[in-house]
Amino acid sequence: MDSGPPRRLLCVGQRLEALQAGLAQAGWQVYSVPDFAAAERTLRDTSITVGLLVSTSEDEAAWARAGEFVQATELVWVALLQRQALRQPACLDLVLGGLFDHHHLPPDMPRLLATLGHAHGLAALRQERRNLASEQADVGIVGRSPATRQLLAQIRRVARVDAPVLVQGESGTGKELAAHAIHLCSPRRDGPFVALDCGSLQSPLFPAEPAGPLRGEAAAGLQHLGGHLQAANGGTLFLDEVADLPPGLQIALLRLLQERSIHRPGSAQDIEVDVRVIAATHVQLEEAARAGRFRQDLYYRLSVLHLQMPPLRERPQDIALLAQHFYALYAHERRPGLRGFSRGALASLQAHAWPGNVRELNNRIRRAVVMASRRLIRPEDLGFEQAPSLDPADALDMARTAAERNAILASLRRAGSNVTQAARELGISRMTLYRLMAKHGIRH
Ligand SMILES: Nc1ncnc2c1ncn2[C@@H]1O[C@H](COP(=O)(O)OP(=O)(O)OP(=O)(O)O)[C@@H](O)[C@H]1O
Repeated sequence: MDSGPPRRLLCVGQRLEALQAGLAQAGWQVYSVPDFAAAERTLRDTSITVGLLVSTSEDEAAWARAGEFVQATELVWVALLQRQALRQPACLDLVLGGLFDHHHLPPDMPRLLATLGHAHGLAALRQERRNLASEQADVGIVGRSPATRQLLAQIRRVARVDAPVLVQGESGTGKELAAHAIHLCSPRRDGPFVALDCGSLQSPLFPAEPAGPLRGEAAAGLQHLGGHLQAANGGTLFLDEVADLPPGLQIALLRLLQERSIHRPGSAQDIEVDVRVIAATHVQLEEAARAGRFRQDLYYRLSVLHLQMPPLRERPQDIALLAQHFYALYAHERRPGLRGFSRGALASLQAHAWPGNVRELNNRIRRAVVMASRRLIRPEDLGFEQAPSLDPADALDMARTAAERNAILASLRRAGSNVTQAARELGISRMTLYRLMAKHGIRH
């Protein structure tokens, strides 16, 4: 079953009834137009990825115009033409340089349909590449593993609504980056993004339930929180490590969120603030709330929407890409002769468990570009012990095995141990997944 984008076809030129009927019968939605002006109008209103040029012309100028039009669009083009038209240089140029394929009139329908099917597949791939490039360029999140793609989709979804978000995940998984991405994708993108480390507000002076005005350090903490809230007006306030918020400030934050206004000392009037709050933590906040270490009411207030950051070990497909990203990022710090990663270094990156997640990867690459003394970065430049007897091919094998096991475990976890669903996500059959689970000693 074809589950890609709809099969829409822009048919420009002569209208052949048998052709139209054959295309419609094969499931194509055909937009038939007589000339390029009409084609341009149609493309303005409708998303179409495949074009079919139908022409009996042998006129050089007409083919030159066709060439210009084809080059100006992003469609994948196929032409149906008279064999003699290929004598025109402009037509030949178009066939060789601008078309996916060409067929001769009258059309051989089965062959033409097969070609159009391939053109549609190619167009879908191009679209996917464009989507991926624009997603990553927009928000700075590098990675193309299923887990990262799912995360990007969730970010776009939560960005559309204005409710608070709780971002949870191990340290260094990119929680702040994700919070910033939500801000960038939201209607608040032109407003400020203000980050506050809640750990910096810790003070032994905060009472659990402040009665009356706070004094000293505690008052300063409250003022600090209020100041950040005010600075984030019209935008997003990112509360990092929200579990570290002292109890007295937890209730103050709850009130600020409920009342959407702050009281400035010395001012008679409260100041209204319009802020979206995104909180992050590496602890299980729900558990902390149940155990009484965090206010339950504040937990519910902050966690209207959830985002769970996957640890790096569960998305091994992202490691090499992130490594290349950081390598490029520190280009200005590296020795001119450095040419990239050795096979051993790539294998050791892949085999490492990454307890410090992406931040650790970032730090190791930065260290390596400074420390590397050879043409290629070696495992020891990354701070990994070089296993002396390990052949690079064995190291690569070990890395592959580890990556395969991690990908299976992550997929099963995401699918709630549903093997059919995990197999679908991994793009393999259920039988293959069972075989791989047995190979890696993963029990169902
Ligand atoms: N997918 C990613 N693509 C590019 N850079 C990333 C990605 N994920 C994380 N980083 C980078 O890794 C570093 C750590 O990310 P970030 O500070 O967002 O993590 P965190 O989960 O908020 O960490 P902590 O819990 O320690 O505050 C940052 O430099 C960030 O830019």
